[in-house]
Amino acid sequence: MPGDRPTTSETPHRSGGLLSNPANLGIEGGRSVLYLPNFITVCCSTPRSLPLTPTLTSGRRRTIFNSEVLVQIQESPQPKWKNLQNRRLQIWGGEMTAKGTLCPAPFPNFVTQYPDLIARLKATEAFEGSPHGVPNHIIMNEYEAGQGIMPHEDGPKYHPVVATLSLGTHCVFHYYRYSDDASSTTPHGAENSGTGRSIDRTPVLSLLLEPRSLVISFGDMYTAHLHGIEDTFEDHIKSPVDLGGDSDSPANAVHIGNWDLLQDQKLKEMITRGEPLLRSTRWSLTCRDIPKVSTNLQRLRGF
Ligand SMILES: O=C(O)CCC(=O)C(=O)O
Ligand SMILES: [Fe+2]
Repeated sequence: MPGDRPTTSETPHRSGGLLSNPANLGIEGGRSVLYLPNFITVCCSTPRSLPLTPTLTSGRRRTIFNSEVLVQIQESPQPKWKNLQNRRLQIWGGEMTAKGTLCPAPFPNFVTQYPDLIARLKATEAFEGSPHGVPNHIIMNEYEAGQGIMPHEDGPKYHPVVATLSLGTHCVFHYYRYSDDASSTTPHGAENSGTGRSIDRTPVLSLLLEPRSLVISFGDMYTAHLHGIEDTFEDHIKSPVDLGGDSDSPANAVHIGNWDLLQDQKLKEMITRGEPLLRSTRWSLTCRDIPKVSTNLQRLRGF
């Protein structure tokens, strides 16, 4: 079972780069997760020709900040999208076969040039122990308000480090543990993972992912935990003043482990005032390294 695999993921190297900044390492509980706010700045991600202010467009397009990546995503033609039941996505860097081999394809220019996302991810040193030293595969998920992703593991076909860039609206990202590895039943307060193992419904860690932030999961948070996003239209976050338990927060208010790292003053003020955070469209770029990559020769031979 994935959670029983030995932890081959090596803690991202922390001697330099972005991860050397102690301010980046302040996730509560010392979990194997790094949260980097403003990984892409509005300034760097906004071509001069585009307005800095949010624009309102029609249809699936929503009020968002303009960035080159978002413009390109929104302009991409229908055939680039895969439609799933509760969201749609694009795959960049090539398709992975059922056996976990990447048939490589070039990344779109806008993720390698403006901004150079791959170089920035390399600079974090999170992928130093990975076979290619950088991600070679990106899944770009699009979530409308009310959409999420069920608790799941990313699995052993990837090198066990995943970096996710959030664009558009915020989201609340939960990490879960299996409730009883030995049990095949689903105890109270747990749900089944679809793999026969039960999941404890109370997250071990929840993070508020701000727009343009990067979250990196590694170590046992990759190999032995699950992650997911609830399919909700609004998120209620506990403000630090609530933490004594003496508050008016709704019962479903979430305690987040990265309050001290948050940079978005507007979001923080809303949370402090006890206001829910309304979701809009969010795009996430989930960046990973697939160790096995097919060569042209293998491809010609059909593997
Ligand atoms: O959208 C996210 O932040 C998570 C996506 C994810 O977990 C995945 O693509 O495996
Ligand atoms: Fe995932």
